[in-house]
Amino acid sequence: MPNQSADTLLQSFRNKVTRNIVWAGAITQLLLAGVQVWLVHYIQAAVLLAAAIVLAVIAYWYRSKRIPDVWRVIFMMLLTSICFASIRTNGAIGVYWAYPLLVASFFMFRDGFAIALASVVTIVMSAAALLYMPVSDGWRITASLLVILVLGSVFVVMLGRMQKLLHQLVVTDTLTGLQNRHRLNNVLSQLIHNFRRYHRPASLIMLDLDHFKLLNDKHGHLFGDQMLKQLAARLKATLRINDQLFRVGGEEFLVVMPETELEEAVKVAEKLRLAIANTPFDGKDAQAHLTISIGVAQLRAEQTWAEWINTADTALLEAKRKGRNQVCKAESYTPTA
Ligand SMILES: Nc1nc2c(ncn2[C@@H]2O[C@H](COP(=O)(O)OP(=O)(O)OP(=O)(O)O)[C@@H](O)[C@H]2O)c(=O)[nH]1
Repeated sequence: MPNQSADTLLQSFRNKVTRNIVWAGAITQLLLAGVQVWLVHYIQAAVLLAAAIVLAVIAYWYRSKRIPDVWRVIFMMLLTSICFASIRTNGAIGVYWAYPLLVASFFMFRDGFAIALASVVTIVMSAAALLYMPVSDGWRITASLLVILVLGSVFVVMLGRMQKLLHQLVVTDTLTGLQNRHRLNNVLSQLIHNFRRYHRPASLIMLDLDHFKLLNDKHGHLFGDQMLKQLAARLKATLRINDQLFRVGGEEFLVVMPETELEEAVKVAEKLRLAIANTPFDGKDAQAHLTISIGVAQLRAEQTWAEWINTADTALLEAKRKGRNQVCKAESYTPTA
């Protein structure tokens, strides 16, 4: 199971981009300090050297930590101010830095916030160009900055939509439309956190179709698929809104139940069992009587999510062993190791 969601990956990408920009800033300051030494401007050289050291320390400090948003905004505003000052002093030479700065804000921040910050950078840079450069140049620079702002904003919006879509595809089972096991890790970890911190109970229901192979062999795989879809819909319709249903294997499903003690979870499991066993399923060309076997486990102290799933799985095997179409509960905690 992947531990990192698409969101975390993008966040760590932004972090890396920011850190590399800080490194680039440190190296640039160092080079400029060298130029000042060559020009025999020792005070300016010392100031630039100090700035290079500060930036290098920040980049090193955050080599493994996430740079807080507020620091990234401050850093961006600092660069914008330096760029503004550079345009004021050096004219066109300072403008060259406005473009990478604008592009960087799209990489360093997300969605609307990136667009808002890029807009601020555009306004400040345009103001500098209009104030301190010939008017015709100032307008041209403003127009080109606006083009980059629009293109960058479109890029950020499309990236955000693509990210959502990809995330949806990764966590969704295409046949049933249920969540798959990729999101399970996060959901269970959260419940374990709530249990350890606030003593909130939680239970798992692990269920598996009985003799599904026989059904596939008799009616074909497509019929089996129809059954899985209908089964998922019926399970979902029977569950409460707070319970989350996952398809974790071919014909294996898992219900995650926050705020639920074992006995209450067993009642829900029994309700699910009856909902499946009592009403036949209608396929395209035939009807099928399905049954499910169920294992139920409440989260116990010090269990990891893998151990918790394992106890539910053991109870499910017990239900299969006892003859199927029944609910078994995990009475005691059995560690995996
Ligand atoms: N149609 C269909 N069948 C699937 C899918 N995923 C797994 N299966 C089938 O599910 C069957 C599972 O077989 P077994 O593990 O032997 O389990 P079973 O026949 O249900 O027997 P018990 O679990 O012991 O009651 C296999 O035939 C798989 O091919 C799927 O997405 N669609």
